[in-house]
Amino acid sequence: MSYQDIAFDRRQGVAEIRINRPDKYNAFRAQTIEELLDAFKQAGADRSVGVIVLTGTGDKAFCTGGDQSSHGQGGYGGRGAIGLPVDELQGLIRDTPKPVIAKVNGYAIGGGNVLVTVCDLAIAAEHAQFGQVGPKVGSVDPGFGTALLARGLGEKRAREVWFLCRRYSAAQALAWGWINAVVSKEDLDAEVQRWCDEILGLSPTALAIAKRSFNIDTEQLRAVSSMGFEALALFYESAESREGVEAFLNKRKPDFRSHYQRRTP
Ligand SMILES: CC(C)(COP(=O)(O)OP(=O)(O)OC[C@H]1O[C@@H](n2cnc3c(N)ncnc32)[C@H](O)[C@@H]1OP(=O)(O)O)[C@@H](O)C(=O)NCCC(=O)NCCSC(=O)c1cc(O)c2ccccc2c1O
Repeated sequence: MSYQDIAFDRRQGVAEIRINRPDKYNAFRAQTIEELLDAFKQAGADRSVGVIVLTGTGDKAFCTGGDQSSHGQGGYGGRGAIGLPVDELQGLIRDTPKPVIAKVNGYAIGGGNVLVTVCDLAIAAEHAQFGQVGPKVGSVDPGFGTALLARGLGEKRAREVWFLCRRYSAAQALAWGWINAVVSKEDLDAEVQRWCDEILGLSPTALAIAKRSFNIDTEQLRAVSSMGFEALALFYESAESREGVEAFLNKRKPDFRSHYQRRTP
């Protein structure tokens, strides 16, 4: 597969997969997810690769989630319940029998932060910012994005992240156990390489077993996610959800309440 939206590089045991859409703050569209799936499958199957690094091009953004300019009526136009098989990607990152490190070089927002959440480890530059924006733009990641975040941060903090849609600094994310380390922007590549080198000196089989063992405890979230995506497909057809997308694209404040049509809860 030739790539338009990502870059994929394998060197001395490390596969680096980079979302390459800096003009969109590395937001993903359906094509991006297909390419990420292809690259993760290759990196996972390549015996010469011992660790995978996921990052974004430039120093503005790691990834800002779904590309709102490709979010049409009812979804994102690709495969799967919402036209964006991001649930497959999240599952693949977990299934890949090698440590996956998120190298967070800027904003990790929305689905970008969900990718950080499903990666095994996360190392951020000092200027990186983290957050979820779903309820601000008429969306939500019902599965790993909510419940797995709560496993890491604790219930109260994860609910704060989702219910207030604030942005959090790298220092705050480190203090909350959201990420593993923070370094200066200049040191980010070298620090990630140091972590990769340490991992490459360890037993790949032991690491694979450890990863699967960690995953077992939260594996039921995959089923929650696939059910949630079906609900989300219906939500995306609503005026309330469309209001979020249109408000973001038109750079205005959304008015969700006047589009809220649910019967009495
Ligand atoms: C990322 C920001 C916090 C940056 O804010 P800042 O004020 O610094 O800059 P701008 O807002 O002016 O943005 C600069 C520039 O980038 C464009 N941009 C940024 N993010 C996106 C995006 N996601 N899609 C398209 N374009 C984007 C922005 O329009 C500007 O372009 P100009 O041409 O005008 O210069 C801030 O941008 C921000 O909060 N962005 C929100 C991003 C967003 O809405 N993300 C999608 C959320 S939903 C989602 O990600 C999602 C992910 C999943 O994994 C799901 C899984 C399952 C179900 C649902 C999912 C889901 O909904």
